[in-house]
Parts: sequence; C-alpha cells; structure tokens
Amino acid sequence: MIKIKNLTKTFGTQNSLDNISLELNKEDRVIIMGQNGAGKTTLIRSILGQYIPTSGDIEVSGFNPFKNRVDTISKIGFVPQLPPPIKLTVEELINFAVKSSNIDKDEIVELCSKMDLDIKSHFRKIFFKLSGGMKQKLLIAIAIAKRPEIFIFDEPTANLDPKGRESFYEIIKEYSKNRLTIFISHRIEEVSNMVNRKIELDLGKVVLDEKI
Ligand SMILES: Nc1ncnc2c1ncn2[C@@H]1O[C@H](COP(=O)(O)OP(=O)(O)OP(=O)(O)O)[C@@H](O)[C@H]1O
Repeated sequence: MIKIKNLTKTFGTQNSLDNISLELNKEDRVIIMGQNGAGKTTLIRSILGQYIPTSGDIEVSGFNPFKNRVDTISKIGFVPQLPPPIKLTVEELINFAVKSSNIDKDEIVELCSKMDLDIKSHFRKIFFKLSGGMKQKLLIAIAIAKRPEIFIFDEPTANLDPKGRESFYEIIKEYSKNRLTIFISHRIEEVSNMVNRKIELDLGKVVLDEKI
C-alpha cells in the first residue's frame, strides 16, 4: 500500500524526516505519534505528494506521489487537521466531490447525519463559515464516502464534541475494514482501541514501530 524507503526531507539545513523506512499495509490501523515538530505532517505531506523527497522513495498504491499526484490522491481519503478555507458553498463543495471522486451525494448526507449534522440545512452556506466541528464532520463524511484504499486522519476529532467523536469512531470501525487507516494523533487513549500498530517519530526518525 505505502512503501517508504530511506526517505529524507530537508528544509534548509534541518532534516524534518531523517532516513525513514516504513511499509504500511491494508490491514494496518496505525497511530502516528510524536511531539510537536517530530515530522508527522511532513511525512503525511510527502505521502500526499505535496513535498518532493530530498532523497529516498515513496510508493502509494503503486504510484510515485509526487509524479502521479492525481492518481495518488484518488486512492486516499484525507482529513486535514485544519480545514482549508474553501470559498464554495457546502452544496457546491459536495457536488464537486461527487463529480471528481464518483461519490454518492446521499451517502455524504447520511454520514453527516450519523454525526448529528443535518448538512442539507446548511447547503447554501459558504463552507468556511461553518463551525469548526461542522467543517470537520463534512470533510470526514466526504473522505469516507469516497471509499478510498487508504484513510489518513490528521487529528480528526480535534473540533468534535464528545458525541461527535463517538460517532466518528463508530463509523470508522465499520469503514476501515480492509483499508489502511492512519491516524495522526496526540490523543493516544482515544484511538488506542481503534489501532493495531503504533509508530512514533522523534526529530524526523522512527523511534518506535510496534504492533499492538
Ligand atoms: N515547509 C516547511 N518549511 C520549513 N520547515 C518546515 C516546513 N514544514 C515543516 N518544517 C519543519 O520540519 C519540522 C517538522 O515539522 P512537522 O510539521 O512535520 O511536525 P509535526 O510532527 O507535524 O508537528 P505538530 O505536532 O506540531 O503538528 C519542524 O521543525 C518544522 O519547523
């Protein structure tokens, strides 16, 4: 699924990722941990093809993410830590996702409602005017409805209330079967019963990689 070999990413003189090798497979539910600045976001951005490696290789579902960005993204359902400031209305955003990723619109609405969000009543609102939690719920619903090979959730529950968190993990339990699922999270206790592998980064290196 994801093969990373001797990956180094340098900004200026600093190695944000320092010779990382990892293989992540479809049965893996992984938490990637590490202190602020450990390199988690740099790793995810490299997987998404947003950064060109300084050295080393990455392969995502057979694609080189930097060279085949569109193909790579098509395999991944990604929910960022900070929702982007999208200026489309909610319905325009959903329609765009439906068209570009062949998603079922009703499924997005249904997934939102499972997280107690009546998204239809917000269709005309500009996406960035939704509350933080609403944005996160909608992006989660879109990522899940895409039914990708790989899920990447970067602090997905940061803006969710306790009930929203509970429904998120209920939904993920169902949809993460046979899909590589990666959580970047500082809330280890929250995801501990969702994951079967723990990876810890420190100063750009993998300092822990264990199955649990
Ligand atoms: N675009 C960039 N330009 C320069 N330095 C960067 C860039 N992106 C990341 N870095 C540096 O790389 C290091 C790792 O940052 P990264 O954002 O990957 O950490 P992180 O583990 O995601 O941290 P956090 O938990 O705070 O989100 C930091 O020292 C950061 O300053």
